[in-house]
Amino acid sequence: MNRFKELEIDLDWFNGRNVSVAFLCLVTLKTSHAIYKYYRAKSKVKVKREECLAACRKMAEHLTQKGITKDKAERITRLSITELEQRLQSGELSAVEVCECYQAVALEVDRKLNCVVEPIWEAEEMALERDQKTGKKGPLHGMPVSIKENYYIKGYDCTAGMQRCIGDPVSEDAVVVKVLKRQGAVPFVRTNVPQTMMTFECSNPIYGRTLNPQDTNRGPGGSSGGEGALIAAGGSILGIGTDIGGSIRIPANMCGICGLKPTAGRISGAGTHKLTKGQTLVKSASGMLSRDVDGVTIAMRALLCQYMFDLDPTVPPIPFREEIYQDKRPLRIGYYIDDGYIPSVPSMHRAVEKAKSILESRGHKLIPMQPVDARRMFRLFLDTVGADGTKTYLTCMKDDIYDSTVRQFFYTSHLPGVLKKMIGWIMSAVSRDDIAGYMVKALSGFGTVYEYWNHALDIEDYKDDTLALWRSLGIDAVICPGFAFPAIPHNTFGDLVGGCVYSTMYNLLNYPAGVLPVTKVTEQDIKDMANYPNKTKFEKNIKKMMLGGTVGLPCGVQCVALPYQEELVIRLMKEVEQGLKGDNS
Ligand SMILES: CCCCCCCCCCCCCCCCCC(=O)NCCO
Repeated sequence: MNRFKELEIDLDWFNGRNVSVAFLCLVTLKTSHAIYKYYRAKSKVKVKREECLAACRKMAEHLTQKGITKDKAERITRLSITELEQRLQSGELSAVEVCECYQAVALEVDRKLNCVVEPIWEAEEMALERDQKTGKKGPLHGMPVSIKENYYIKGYDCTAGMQRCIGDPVSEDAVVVKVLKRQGAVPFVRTNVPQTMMTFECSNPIYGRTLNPQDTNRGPGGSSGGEGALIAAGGSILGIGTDIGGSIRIPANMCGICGLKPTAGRISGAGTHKLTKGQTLVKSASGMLSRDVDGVTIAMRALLCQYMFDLDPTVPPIPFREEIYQDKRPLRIGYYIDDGYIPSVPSMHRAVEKAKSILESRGHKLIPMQPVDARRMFRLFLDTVGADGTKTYLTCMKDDIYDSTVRQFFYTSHLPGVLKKMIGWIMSAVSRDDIAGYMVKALSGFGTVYEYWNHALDIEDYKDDTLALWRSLGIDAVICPGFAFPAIPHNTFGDLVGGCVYSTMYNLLNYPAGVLPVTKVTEQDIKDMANYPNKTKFEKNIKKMMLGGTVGLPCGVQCVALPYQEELVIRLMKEVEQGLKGDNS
C-alpha cells in the first residue's frame, strides 16, 4: 500500500467501472487493429491480383496484334517435345514464333483454368536473342518453359500465395532458371501454387484457385498445380516445380502428365521460396513436369551441366548418365498396389498391374513387396513438418488471409501444444483412424532438442530398414501407385490428406521418383469400389469421393529408384510409356 502510495498510484481509480471501460477500450483497439490489418491485407492482395490479370490481358492483346492465329498456335503447341526440339535446333521454327504460340495458348487455357499467375515479359526478347544467336545452340534452344511461382525470377514477386511477399520483387533468378536460360530455354509464364505450398489443392487468396482440365470441379493437385493444369491442357510443354511431399508427382497423377522428383539436391534448389528452409530432415527437391517422359529426360540432360555445378557447388557434379538411361539390362523391380496403410483405389491398382505386365513383357522380373511400415513413415513425415509447433508457418502467415484450403490447419496451429495433443487423441479415437488425429498432434512440435535429435535418428532407422528391405529383395527399383486416388473435388484436402502417403514416403527416404499416366478410371473401377474398405473415417471419405463422378480421370504409376539413380527412374518411366504405346523396342 505504501509502495503504491510512493508511486503515486491512485488505487481508487481501479473501480469496477474504470476497469471495464479500460478493458473495453483495449478490446476495441485490438479488434480495430485486427480489422485494419485484415483489410490492408485484402487490398494488397486485390491490387496484386488485378496487376497480374491486367498483365495477362495486355500480353493477350499484344499477341493478337502480332497476328498469332489460333490455328498456328495449335499446330505448334501440338508438336511433341522431341519434334519441337528438332525443329528449333534445325531453325525450321523460330524461338519467337514458338514462344508467342505457347504464350497465346497458355493465356487461353488460363482463362478456363486459372493456372497462370502472370506472363514473363522478357520472354519475347529472350526468344529473339536465341534466334539471333550464331554458333552452337544450347540443348534447350528456344524451348518454352513454364515456371512454378516459387522459383525466383528477377524483378518478380515470389509469394507462394502469401501476402507478406507481395511488393518485394527478387533481385536474382533461381539457379535453375539461370541454367535453363543458359541452355537456350525461354521461361515464358509463371504458374499457380497453393498458399504455403503444403497442400495438394492449388488455391491461394492472391491468384485464386486453379482447376483441373480433366474436370473443373476438381483441382489439379499441388503444390505444382498450375504447372499440372497448364501442361495437361496444352499451354506448356515443360515446366519446373518443387516437391517436398509430392508436389510434382501429385499434379502429374491428377492431371495425367509426367513428373520427376529427383533426389533432393541433385538439381539445385537455390533461389526457390522455401518456407521452412531450416527444416533439413526432409528437403524440398527441384524437378520437372512434362507432357511425356522425353520432356523430363530433355530437361534433366540440360540441367545437369557444369554451369549448374558452378553456380551451386552443393549440387553433386554428376552429369546425366546416358549409360544408365540407355541400359537394356533386365531389372528386378519390386511392386505394390497398397502400402498397407492407406488403401489405394481399384483404378490405381489397375495402373500398377498394367505397368507391371508391360515391364514383365520387356524381360524384367517383378517382385511383390510391401514397403516398410507406411504408418511409421507418415508419422515421421508429419512430426518433421510440425517439428517447430508450426511457428514458422504462423510467422510467414502472420496477418495473412487464410485460404479456405488451409484454414483448418492454421486455426489448429494457433492452439497450445497440450490442446493439440488432446484434440489429436480424441480425433484418432473417434474416427477410428490415426491420420486426422496424428496430424493435429504432430503440429504440437518437439519440446526439446534431445527429442528432435531422436526423431532424426528414427528417420535414419526408417531409411536403413528400407534399404535393407531393397537389398534383401535384390531389387533395383520399385513401381507403385502414383497416389492413393485420382483428382479430388475442391475443398476436400483436409478429408483426403492421407492419400499423400504414397508420395511423401520417397521424400522422407529421399529416393528419386517419377509419375507417369497409365490409365483412366473406368465404370468397372467404380463398381469395384464396393470392396473398398469402409472402416475408418478416411476410408469412408475416399469411397465417397470416388463415387462422386471420377470416371475418366487419369491414374498414374510411380517409378522409384535408389538415391541419385534418376536416370534409372526415367528409363523405367520411358519403358512403361513405350509399352503403353505398343512400342516394344
Ligand atoms: C498448410 C498449413 C501448414 C501446416 C503444416 C502441416 C500440414 C501437414 C500436412 C501434410 C500433408 C502434406 C501434403 C503434401 C503436399 C505437397 C507438399 C509439397 O511437396 N510442397 C512443395 C514445396 O516445395
